Formats: sequence, C-alpha cells, structure tokens
Amino acid sequence: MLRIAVPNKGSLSEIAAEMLAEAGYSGRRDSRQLVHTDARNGVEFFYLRPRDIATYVGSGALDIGITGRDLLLDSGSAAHEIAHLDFGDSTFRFAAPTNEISDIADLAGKRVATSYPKLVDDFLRARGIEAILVKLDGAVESAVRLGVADAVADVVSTGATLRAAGLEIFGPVILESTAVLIGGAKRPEGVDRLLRRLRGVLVARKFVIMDYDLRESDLDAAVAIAGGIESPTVSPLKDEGWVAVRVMVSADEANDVMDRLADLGARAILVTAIHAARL
Ligand SMILES: Nc1ncnc2c1ncn2[C@@H]1O[C@H](COP(=O)(O)OP(=O)(O)OP(=O)(O)O)[C@@H](O)[C@H]1O
Ligand SMILES: O=P(O)(O)OC[C@H]1O[C@H](OP(=O)(O)OP(=O)(O)O)[C@H](O)[C@@H]1O
Ligand SMILES: [Mg+2]
Repeated sequence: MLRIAVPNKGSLSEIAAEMLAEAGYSGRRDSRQLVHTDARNGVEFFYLRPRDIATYVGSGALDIGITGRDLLLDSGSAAHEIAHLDFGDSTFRFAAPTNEISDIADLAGKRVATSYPKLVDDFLRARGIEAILVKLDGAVESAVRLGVADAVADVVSTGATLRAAGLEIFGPVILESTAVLIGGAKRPEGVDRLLRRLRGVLVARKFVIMDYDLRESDLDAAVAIAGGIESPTVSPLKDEGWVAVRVMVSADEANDVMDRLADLGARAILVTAIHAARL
C-alpha cells in the first residue's frame, strides 16, 4: 500500500484534497480523521500538518507527501521534490517598516522574525550576513510593531497582510514556492500512477477542448494560433474544402483564441471542459 501524507489544515489542505478526489481517490469524511484507507486504489492517506510532512517522508515513515516547497526546504529533511502541483503559489520575502531597511546587507546584527528560520538562515548565510533570527509560529507581521524584531521574512501572497502591518518588501526574492509532491530515497510502486493522475487533474483544470470548422486552406494559419499540446486533430467535413479541427487550448487563452479563429473565418467554434486526462 502506498502511504501518502496530505495536509490536514492550512492553505494547501483544501485544494490537495480536491485534486486527489478529482484524481479518483476517496478521502476522509470529516476533518478530524487522521488516516483514511482507499483500498480500491491501494493507498493510505495520513492527514498531517503541512510543516511536518517532509519529516515523515524524509525519514521513510511515509512514501510520498504533498506540502509546500518552502516548508520542505525549511525542514532540512532528506525528502526531495518529485513534481510541482500548480497550486499554493507564494513568494517568500523580507519586509520592514517603510523606508527603514532597503538592503539585505543592513540586516547584519538585526532581529528578523520568521516561521521559517532554516530557510532564512540558509539564505542569509550564503550571502555572508549574520542576523538574529526570532522564531515565531505565525502572524509574524506584528513582530516589528510589537518590538520583538526589526524586520520579518514571511510568505507573501497578495501582500495585503504586510501592507496592513505598515511593512514594505525589500531585498531579493528568498524563494518562489508552490505545492509540491515529495518523496524519499526510494520510489515505491504506485507513485508514477498517482503522478500521472495528478497531472491529468492539472491538465483538466488548465485546458479546454476547442472544436471548430475551417476552410482547409486556412489550416496553417489556424494551427499557428492554437497548436495544441501534441498536434490538432483534423477531420474532413462533408462540405468540400472544409475541415473540422479539435485542439486543446489553455483555459486562460480560450476567449482570445476563439476571437482570432473567428477573424480567420472559423465557424461553429465550441469550447468544452475536460473532466479528466492522461497525457
Ligand atoms: N496566502 C498564503 N498564506 C500562507 N501560506 C500560503 C499562502 N499561499 C500559499 N501558501 C503556502 O501554504 C503553505 C503553508 O501552509 P500552512 O498550512 O503551514 O500554513 P497556513 O496556510 O499559513 O495555515 P496556518 O497558519 O493556519 O497553519 C506554505 O507552503 C505556503 O507557501
Ligand atoms: O500576502 P497575503 O495574501 O496577505 O498572505 C500572506 C499571509 O498569509 C499567511 O498568514 P496566515 O493567514 O496563514 O496566518 P499565520 O501568519 O498565522 O500563519 C502568511 O503567513 C502571511 O501572513
Ligand atoms: Mg500561516
């Protein structure tokens, strides 16, 4: 049985559970359940704190897990990234009260509050800067106002929390983070299947199918607008000189592509959602 660690709480838990459900796995029924067995798919899910997942996977106690790249690096665990999962994107940044600190070199000897001390320490050390790290569990943006730190290093998504605390980002990006699938030294049986399924979910979420009819002579121009992932499917129509085209298009670009195909003379342009995929 493949033993998988999934986030039980926090920003990553809901989407991770949704993706696994879309990938055909059964999940826990209520949020207090710690373990769930999906016998049909031969997997066992362990619901753990996202911060602890790398520890379990790195030690070999569990086979694979879903967590954040920032949490993986901060853990110092031997687990490694198998794939990124296209959700839970965030950046990890330094911030200080507006106009107070503008360069990371100025952090030498200063107090930096963070929930990710190893990540920050590794970053500063690699640049020869020695700061005093103040380890906090969360809400680190309040640390400066409350006088326990001179700057913070934290997850930034919209930046609203920083702004509300009167802080401004400075210095380089410490890390671009995203949700990742992590594994240990061995790659147990079943991992590739899970990965293929999760990739299928990502494709289904990101792409749509576009069908349209077109004059055959305009096909090259149409393929230049939307080339698909592999290659468009082209079938003859009963009307001489016309073809039906089917192609996968990024959902974000679908409207733009439809406009451009219509300008080219395409007719009956239809867009349909993808329920599941294996590429
Ligand atoms: N807006 C966000 N706020 C916090 N973490 C985010 C955000 N967007 C993505 N993440 C990612 O979620 C992971 C943090 O999850 P975690 O569950 O530990 O903290 P949380 O979402 O802050 O929840 P809590 O503070 O309630 O424990 C990190 O990988 C982080 O990069
Ligand atoms: O850039 P934003 O969109 O404002 O999001 C970033 C904030 O969200 C997270 O806090 P969370 O709500 O998880 O609270 P915590 O600090 O107690 O973990 C993170 O630690 C930042 O504080
Ligand atoms: Mg948090």
